[in-house]
Amino acid sequence: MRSRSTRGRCSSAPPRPRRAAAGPPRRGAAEGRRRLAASPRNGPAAPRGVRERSRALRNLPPFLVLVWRASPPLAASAVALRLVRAFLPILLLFVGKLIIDEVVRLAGLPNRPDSLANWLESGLADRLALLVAAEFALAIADDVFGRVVSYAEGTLSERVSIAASIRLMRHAATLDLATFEDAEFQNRLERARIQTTGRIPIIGQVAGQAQDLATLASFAAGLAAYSPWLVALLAVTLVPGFLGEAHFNNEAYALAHARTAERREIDYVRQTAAGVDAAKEVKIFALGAFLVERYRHLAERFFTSSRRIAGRRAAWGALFAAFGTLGYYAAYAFIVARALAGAITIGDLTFLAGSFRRLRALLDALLTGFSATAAQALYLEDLFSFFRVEASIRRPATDLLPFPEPMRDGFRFEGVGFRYPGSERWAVRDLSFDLRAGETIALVGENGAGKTTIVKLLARLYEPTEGRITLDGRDLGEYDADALRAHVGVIFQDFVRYSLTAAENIAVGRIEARNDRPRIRTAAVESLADEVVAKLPEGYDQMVGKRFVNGVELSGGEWQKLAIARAYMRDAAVLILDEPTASLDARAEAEVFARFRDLSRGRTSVLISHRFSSARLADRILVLGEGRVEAQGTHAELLRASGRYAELFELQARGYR
Ligand SMILES: Nc1ncnc2c1ncn2[C@@H]1O[C@H](COP(=O)(O)OP(=O)(O)OP(=O)(O)O)[C@@H](O)[C@H]1O
Repeated sequence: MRSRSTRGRCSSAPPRPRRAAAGPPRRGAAEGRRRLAASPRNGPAAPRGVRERSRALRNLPPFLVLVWRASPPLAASAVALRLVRAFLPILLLFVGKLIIDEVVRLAGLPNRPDSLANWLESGLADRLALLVAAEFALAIADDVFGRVVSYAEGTLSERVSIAASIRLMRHAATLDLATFEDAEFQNRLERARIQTTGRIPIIGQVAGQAQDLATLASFAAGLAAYSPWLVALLAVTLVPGFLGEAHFNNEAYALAHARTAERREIDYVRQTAAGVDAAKEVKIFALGAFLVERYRHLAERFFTSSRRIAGRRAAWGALFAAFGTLGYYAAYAFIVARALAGAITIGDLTFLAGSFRRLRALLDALLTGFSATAAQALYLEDLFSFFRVEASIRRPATDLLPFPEPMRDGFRFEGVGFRYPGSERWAVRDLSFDLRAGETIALVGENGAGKTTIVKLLARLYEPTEGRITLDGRDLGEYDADALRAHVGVIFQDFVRYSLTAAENIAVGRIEARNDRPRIRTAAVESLADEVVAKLPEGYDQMVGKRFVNGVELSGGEWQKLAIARAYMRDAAVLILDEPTASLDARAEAEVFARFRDLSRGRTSVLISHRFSSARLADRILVLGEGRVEAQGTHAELLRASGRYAELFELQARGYR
């Protein structure tokens, strides 16, 4: 099951590792897994080697498309300005050479004017003044263009980040619950989420490299005109540095990749220790010191590895840089010797030395920049490989059935068995029962019996591992899953408490009707949420939850009433409440059920409850035990049968006596 689903979902993912990627000691990762039972696995190892790295470069074109689409005018202006800037350095240097040659010429004139005023008056310095003005104008232009470019690219980066985040959220919405619950997927999602903002520098980097390349070509042409082999010498002395950079970039990525699970664990511990969600328990159980210690331990291990790479990188980098500098001074000595021999002018010397220095810096920047871009492209793989993850639930492209309106026969479970992804245990097995159209059934059973799992299968959040579920005689898989879910209103026991307004919390049941206040009010009245809203200072517009300023926290039962209203927001053909009244007081519970009965009349509904007083209101009760239907019938029939139902009912009834 696992390998099948993983293959299906992540078909174009990097290949699974035969051995661990460079960086993390495996024992450490294994320890991490043992410590937190639910700790996610690391997922596929980082791509290694030249082939994988060049494969990661394939993400550059789609990324550039993403950049272009984020804002064509901004992207076009950035490119144009970069190109113009590319040729400014050589122009500046050349004008500088002309200035020096002119100064040398003027200095050698007989009968030179003795003051600046006389120089200007004589007109002898006109050409020099013009050259200085030209250099000044070029310097100003360079500065202005530089700022405009960084403004354009900064704005573009923000747009790209927004576009990537939107694409990420949209894509995540197309994936299945089973995919989300997979720890490997969660690692992948985490990496992708980081990349929506983390890869922004690559825009400036690629653009900067294109600019540097153009500048380099201009300098190389100038230098090659004097001595082509000097250019070759420069390139050769820089190669070791380039290879070193490439190697360390790759290692750093491999580490970051392999440590995704641990990074998530670190974030989890930090969030638990310093987040509002667990604050209550952290205080009561005095978990602060324990969590800080765990954080310190995890963080230390994480950062020791990155420090090690940084240290080696610095040492080798210094060595390679010294080699490059050696090449530079050898060439410099050659040019000076030529000037001394009178083969070139002083202006030529400054031009060549300047060109040479710039060329060296450019070559260095380009080579290491290329390696950095390749490294960034490795991270892009995180983003784009997420976009390639596909939903695991089969969706035949065509001929999807619409939801039957009205339902004729209802749902039928035929020998259904289900194992959660990654689990060897059957959550439910050999399930065969009918949920007839218009009928209300109750699912009862002890914890872990499989009640919620049945509901998830019914809503097609998962597909049965074996057997099949039909709706009006057709396999559930033949229906359009979105249409199916649109007609099924489920409120899960672990419903989400959204940090939104009270009205929006109800409207999530039918988000397109979020501005339909009368509808929201009606749903609130039906679920008793209207009483909750009446007590809020800003009524329906009150922000609920404590996450944001002005938010008002609700009690468990009050949240539950808001959640139940979601079910009434949709005109669902099938209504499912999974332990909807666990937090409600006795009066509210009785009332909620009375209303549920009224509102579900004529609709197909499923009620999950541990309270028998509620379950007995159903037309039929299914008693589940260890993932199987143990018995079914009406309340009276099941009591007469003296099975588990009668036993549990008696236990509960005794508690009230
Ligand atoms: N997401 C999941 N991944 C793996 N196993 C799961 C998952 N959810 C539930 N299970 C397992 O499936 C079995 C059935 O769980 P289910 O939630 O359906 O029980 P339930 O009858 O609704 O229990 P309760 O009364 O406690 O709500 C349990 O053994 C549980 O451990």
